Amino acid sequence: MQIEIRDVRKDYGRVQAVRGVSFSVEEGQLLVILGPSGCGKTTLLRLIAGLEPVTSGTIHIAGTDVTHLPPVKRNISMVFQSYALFPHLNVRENIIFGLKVRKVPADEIERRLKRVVDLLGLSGRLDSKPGELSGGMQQRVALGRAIIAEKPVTLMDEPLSNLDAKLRNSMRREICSLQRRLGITMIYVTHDQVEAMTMADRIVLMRDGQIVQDDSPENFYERPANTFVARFIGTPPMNIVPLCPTQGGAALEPGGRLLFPGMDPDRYLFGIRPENLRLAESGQPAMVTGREYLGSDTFVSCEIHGQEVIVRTRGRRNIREGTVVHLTWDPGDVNLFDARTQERVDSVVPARKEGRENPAGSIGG
Ligand SMILES: Nc1ncnc2c1ncn2[C@@H]1O[C@H](COP(=O)(O)OP(=O)(O)OP(=O)(O)O)[C@@H](O)[C@H]1O
Repeated sequence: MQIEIRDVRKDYGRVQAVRGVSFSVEEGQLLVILGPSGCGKTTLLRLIAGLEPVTSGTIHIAGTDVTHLPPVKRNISMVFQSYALFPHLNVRENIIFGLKVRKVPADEIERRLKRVVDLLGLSGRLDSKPGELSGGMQQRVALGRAIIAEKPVTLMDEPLSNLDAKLRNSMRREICSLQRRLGITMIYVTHDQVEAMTMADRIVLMRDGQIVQDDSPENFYERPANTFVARFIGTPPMNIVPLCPTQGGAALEPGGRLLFPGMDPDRYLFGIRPENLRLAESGQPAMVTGREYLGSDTFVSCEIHGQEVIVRTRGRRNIREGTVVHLTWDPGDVNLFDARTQERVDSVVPARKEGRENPAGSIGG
């Protein structure tokens, strides 16, 4: 195990920024810490880096207890959102700055510099000052400075958030491929779920200073731990509707009851991803309330007894508002949540069965 965080807490006066967090990262793994603004991601990364002291808990890196060691003794490199380049130094000087401070021999510095410059495509720009470079180039210099340190662990805090969408995509791929090629153990902080889903071997999702789920991207998407995760991951998010709303008189019950016999419908919320709902000849009736055409897909909004659900269909769909359609789904794609605790309930969800249609086809009918 390369990094092990055990019951780490951080209080700033009365603010509990990190409230008892434990997780570990294997060697060569890319772990993404994801969560909304203010959930404690940056604080946690700064604790791991040694830029802030922990209130309690322990941090081990490569088997050594580093909890009370200063940053330089933790054997890590870091990349920040701001790049933190020296404006008066050129690209070459920025990249090798740390090595010079550490008095690495000149021929060793040249050897490493050549490798990093080749990796990142920075040759030809070595004499430029940061101010003369585009955002993407500056980010590469910041990456270069982290890579040249040849530390086994790299920490990154929202390193792509200053870049435009296109550049962000290509830099994201570049970071992943470098991380894999060099076998770096990486912790990457972001609030962007797409970044997390596409880059991570594993995601730790935080909320209010605590871990909500620690899992593979696949499980985050298919088996979210609770409704918060289900709504945080996926665009548009998972449809979550009462299985049998009592007040409004609506009832999503036949699908639910047939799929999960014997359960109390008031206690559960029914969750399904937009792409797992299908428009069919028969099934759950729903009224079309709107449509969003994106080229490759159309998101069709429907209403079932006052509850909105979104159906993702391929290509263009010209369905008018007010049309009554029928929806079907595979039972294995359904997630059920406890209506009170909002946690996903496992025991009543049947095993995923490929190709089996919802036999009910008449929710609330
Ligand atoms: N130096 C500090 N002094 C006091 N409170 C702080 C300090 N740093 C962070 N906090 C508080 O700790 C909580 C977590 O902040 P943190 O910056 O770690 O969240 P975050 O998830 O990284 O958010 P963002 O994505 O907006 O940066 C917030 O309530 C924040 O106000």
